[in-house]
Amino acid sequence: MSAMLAARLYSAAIPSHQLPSPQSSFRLRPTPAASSRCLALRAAASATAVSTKPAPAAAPPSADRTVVRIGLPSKGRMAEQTLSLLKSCQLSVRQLNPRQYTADIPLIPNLEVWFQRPKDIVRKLQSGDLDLGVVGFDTVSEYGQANEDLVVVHDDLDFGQCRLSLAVPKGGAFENINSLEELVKMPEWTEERPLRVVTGFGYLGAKFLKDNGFKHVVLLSADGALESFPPMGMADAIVDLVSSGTTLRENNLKEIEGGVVLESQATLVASRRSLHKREGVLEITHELLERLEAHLRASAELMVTANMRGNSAEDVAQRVHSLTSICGLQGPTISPVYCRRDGEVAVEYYAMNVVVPQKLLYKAIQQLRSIGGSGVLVTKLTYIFDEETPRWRNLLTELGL
Ligand SMILES: Nc1ncnc2c1ncn2[C@@H]1O[C@H](COP(=O)(O)OP(=O)(O)OP(=O)(O)O)[C@@H](O)[C@H]1O
Ligand SMILES: O=P(O)(O)OC[C@H]1O[C@H](OP(=O)(O)OP(=O)(O)O)[C@H](O)[C@@H]1O
Ligand SMILES: [Mg+2]
Repeated sequence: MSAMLAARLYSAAIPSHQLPSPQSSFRLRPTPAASSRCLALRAAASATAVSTKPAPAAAPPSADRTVVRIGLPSKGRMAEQTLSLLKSCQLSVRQLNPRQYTADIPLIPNLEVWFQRPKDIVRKLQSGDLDLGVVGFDTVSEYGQANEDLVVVHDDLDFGQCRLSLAVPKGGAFENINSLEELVKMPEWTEERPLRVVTGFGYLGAKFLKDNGFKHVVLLSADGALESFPPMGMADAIVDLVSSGTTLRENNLKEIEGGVVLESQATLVASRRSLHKREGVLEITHELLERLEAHLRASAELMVTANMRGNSAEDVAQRVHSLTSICGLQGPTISPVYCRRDGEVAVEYYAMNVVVPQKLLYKAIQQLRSIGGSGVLVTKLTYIFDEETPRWRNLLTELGL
């Protein structure tokens, strides 16, 4: 038996629990005993052993630091979109030298920007070297390992959408395997010849396999090009990020029912200790949250202005309220349009402003026309500030404030 296959599934029990999902979970749920990890993780591509030690407990924020620090991805696919999101919120990042790892945001003087690799952002939040960070939920979950100190402040930054998913070859022994249940039950996997799963997500991958009852399985570790492992005969399955699905398809791999480990997108994460203890962190988090929410909300909506024929503003309002695709934030704003008729000022039209979800725009225009709308103008919205953002309220509750 090869050394690689000698790695075994250890049966130390971890009580099953749900993985956090961006939509349902605000806090990263703690793992009861991260150290009793169930699967041995071996480095597949090199001989280096991979440590599966639990994440260290959060260190207290360094007392002598007075400035607040946020970590942003230094490279990779999240870097550019993070900067562009911040710019859309009027929070342009000023980096004097592209080779420097620090920058600032002129609008928030007490905030220092540190460009870091995504996994290091999570590590440095836990060590107390960063207070805030923008990073994918997959990275927070993998490197945060359910550490209580990490608080997901905004779980829906609307970029970096992907899922961590288990995939197997389309053909061969897997031809008729279309679900996780079928994969677990395959008679091919034995103690001598376990299912070999390669991943860059040792923590989440091991937990997923354990929670789903895999017995004869070995988890191998590699950093990139994981999709090449099964065709090369170096692994049977992979657990990796999938977005468009092109890489899987091009390598004759398929996802299976029940095989999604985690849904992910970019998140704003904070250190709980920093929020409680470091001066300025809570205020800066509030401002970031307000600006992000206002921008993200506005980008999903459009302002529609239409001239409506009608006898009165109320008459127009009644007709507008009968439409399903037009609701507005509170309701439409309606004002008379004063035109000149035979030397007299007359009101025949009413101008109506209403905020409409982008995806309902065409339907809204059709409906407006059906109730006497003409001359419809559509404009983009820059920000929508609500009285209070629900996420801020959630954060305060989470912090017991
Ligand atoms: N195909 C994808 N589509 C959308 N988002 C993705 C995709 N792949 C990865 N991501 C998101 O982008 C994040 C960063 O991925 P990227 O490959 O740029 O960096 P990384 O591999 O984590 O960093 P490093 O290469 O320094 O280890 C991932 O953690 C994930 O949240
Ligand atoms: O579903 P798709 O849209 O095809 O995207 C999925 C691919 O994207 C990521 O790889 P990345 O490009 O980061 O390269 P890497 O594997 O070398 O990190 C991920 O690891 C997949 O390989
Ligand atoms: Mg990568």
